[in-house]
Amino acid sequence: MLELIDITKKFKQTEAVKNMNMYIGRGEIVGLLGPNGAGKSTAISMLSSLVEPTSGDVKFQNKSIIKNPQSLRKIIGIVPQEIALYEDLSAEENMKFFGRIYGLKGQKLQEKVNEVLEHIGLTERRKDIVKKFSGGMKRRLNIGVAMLHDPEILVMDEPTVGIEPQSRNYILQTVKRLNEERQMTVLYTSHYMEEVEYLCDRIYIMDKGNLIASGTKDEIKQILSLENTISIKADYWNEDFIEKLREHPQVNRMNIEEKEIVLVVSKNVNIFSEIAHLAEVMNVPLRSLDVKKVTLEDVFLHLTGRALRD
Ligand SMILES: Nc1ncnc2c1ncn2[C@@H]1O[C@H](COP(=O)(O)OP(=O)(O)OP(=O)(O)O)[C@@H](O)[C@H]1O
Repeated sequence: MLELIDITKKFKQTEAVKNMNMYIGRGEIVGLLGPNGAGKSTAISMLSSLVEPTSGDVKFQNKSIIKNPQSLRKIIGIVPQEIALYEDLSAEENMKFFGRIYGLKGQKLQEKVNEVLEHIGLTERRKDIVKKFSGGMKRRLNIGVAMLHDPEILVMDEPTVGIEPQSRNYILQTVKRLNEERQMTVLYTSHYMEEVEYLCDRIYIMDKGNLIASGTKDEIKQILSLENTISIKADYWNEDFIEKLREHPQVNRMNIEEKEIVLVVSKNVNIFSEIAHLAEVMNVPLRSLDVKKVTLEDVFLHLTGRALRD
């Protein structure tokens, strides 16, 4: 339906996206995962015809849309990372303002506004001015605005950054519902792997402008089929303990946080007892030692040697 073909985008010195290919099929929820600065916003801006690529092509229904984006613009809804609302207008007034820009008016506009307010759970607060809304409510309204013209494709750029868990869940549920009930196609970018794991059928993972993995969740996790991920938890570490783990020949990668160390080790190697022993002689007060279920976060660590939220 919509695809990026060998796309590159350069901003002066920075190559924000490098030779990227991506495909979004009708009715799919596709995830684009990557840390800050990976190039996600730039990639989706090119896919949405907001930014022109330096090289490569963007096709919608097999036709290039770089020079003729009108066919796509009619059916795409874009939820930007930055909230774009009028703070001194009410939720309903904002909706009506943006609805008119999409060419809606009269009874049709009112019906659409009512329907979308219901979808985003703001019917009760429709008359309140946006200034008084929580961050999560503003985000929901921002999504609502992008839905007024009944888009077939919704492109969402990190829609849950910096909001309270309740609104975050609400947004995730809304995306699922729109996809199931209306077969809406969704492109969802995030640096929260658990969101992408929960929502998406297929996932693309970016880092430093490059696509580093793509496929279904299971396909991506297969990348780790030759390795195990071990989680070590303790209240604090000491340098010697960390150094010993780092030097261990079976430890392929490690990520160290304040209270958890995650190790990627070769499969079929049992280094549990060694770790427990090391902790004991080096006075590290272990809380737990587990083999973790593989997550997309582990895949990212495997591919880049860094945690997703560095
Ligand atoms: N208009 C621009 N001019 C110059 N550099 C840019 C511009 N837009 C993006 N970049 C650079 O391109 C790289 C990728 O940025 P981009 O915003 O696409 O990443 P991202 O994965 O969406 O990250 P974030 O989650 O922080 O938005 C960054 O190094 C960024 O500084």
